[in-house]
Amino acid sequence: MHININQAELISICPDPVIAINRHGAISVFNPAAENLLGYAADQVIGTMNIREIYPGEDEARKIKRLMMDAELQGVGRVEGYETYVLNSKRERVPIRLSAAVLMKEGQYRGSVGFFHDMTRQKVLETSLLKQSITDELTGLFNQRHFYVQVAREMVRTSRYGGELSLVCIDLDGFKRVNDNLGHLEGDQILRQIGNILTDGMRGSDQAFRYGGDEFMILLPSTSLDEALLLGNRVRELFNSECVYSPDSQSGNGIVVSMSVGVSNSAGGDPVDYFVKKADMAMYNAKQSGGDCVKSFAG
Ligand SMILES: Nc1nc2c(ncn2[C@@H]2O[C@H](COP(=O)(O)OP(=O)(O)OP(=O)(O)O)[C@@H](O)[C@H]2O)c(=O)[nH]1
Repeated sequence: MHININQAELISICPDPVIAINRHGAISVFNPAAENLLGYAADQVIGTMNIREIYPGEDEARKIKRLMMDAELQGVGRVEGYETYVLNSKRERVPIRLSAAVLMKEGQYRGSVGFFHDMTRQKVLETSLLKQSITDELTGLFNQRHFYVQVAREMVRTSRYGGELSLVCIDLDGFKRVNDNLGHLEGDQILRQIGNILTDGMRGSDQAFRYGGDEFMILLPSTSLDEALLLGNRVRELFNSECVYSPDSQSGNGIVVSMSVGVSNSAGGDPVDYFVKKADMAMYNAKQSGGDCVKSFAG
């Protein structure tokens, strides 16, 4: 079937933004989808604006041209699926995926034409999926997977730049009885409450994680063992003042939940597992001492 449509119409109805430039970078084609993406009218940009003004910097515009042209970079006169940003008329960054081809005439470079696929929705989705993959759904804290990534990162940072890294390990005492006697929903409510306590009581650089079940970790960069002990104790006291089943409250139904807290410390360079194990052993020591207390790892 032959469709009778000219090139200008084709470009005009193309749902992807199409921008063509001459060999100096001056914009010569700017279709309606490009107007939507960037917030300029075609007659504001055609012949007056240079493509460099749309990219976040001159370097980026140059890089894209090099990718298309440079044989050493496998440039074959086009670039496909290149992810970058453009700046709209409000100078906001808009994520795009660019496919572009050079325009040659009689062996001479005459400019290029690019399809600027809007990636805003995908980026929002990616960010939300990434957040989901590192977040514990019930408490809103980071999860165990993210914990190990962050401990390794902070361990390297500490050994490189100096200072101390501390870790607070928290395990609930008597939590099973809540589930067994009052049901899982009540148990969940306590875990959520701990999520709030750990989120509200932290410095910007501190990070709280739900390690699993009723166990939590707080990673404290640039923090001494004594400071970490103080923080662990503050969290324990906050829990006791807020939780209706804590030793300090009078719930009257005989169910008591408290926190066993262990603290460890490192100057960086330790194996991650050893650092975590030290905090875990200190927590176990707190539990063996009757719970509702804070201990540090001696050694
Ligand atoms: N409600 C609820 N309970 C959970 C969740 N994850 C784990 N648990 C429960 O947490 C409890 C953990 O058991 P234990 O470690 O024996 O808890 P505990 O009674 O505090 O005992 P100790 O740690 O020895 O002091 C079990 O009852 C699990 O079912 C959760 O997401 N929600």
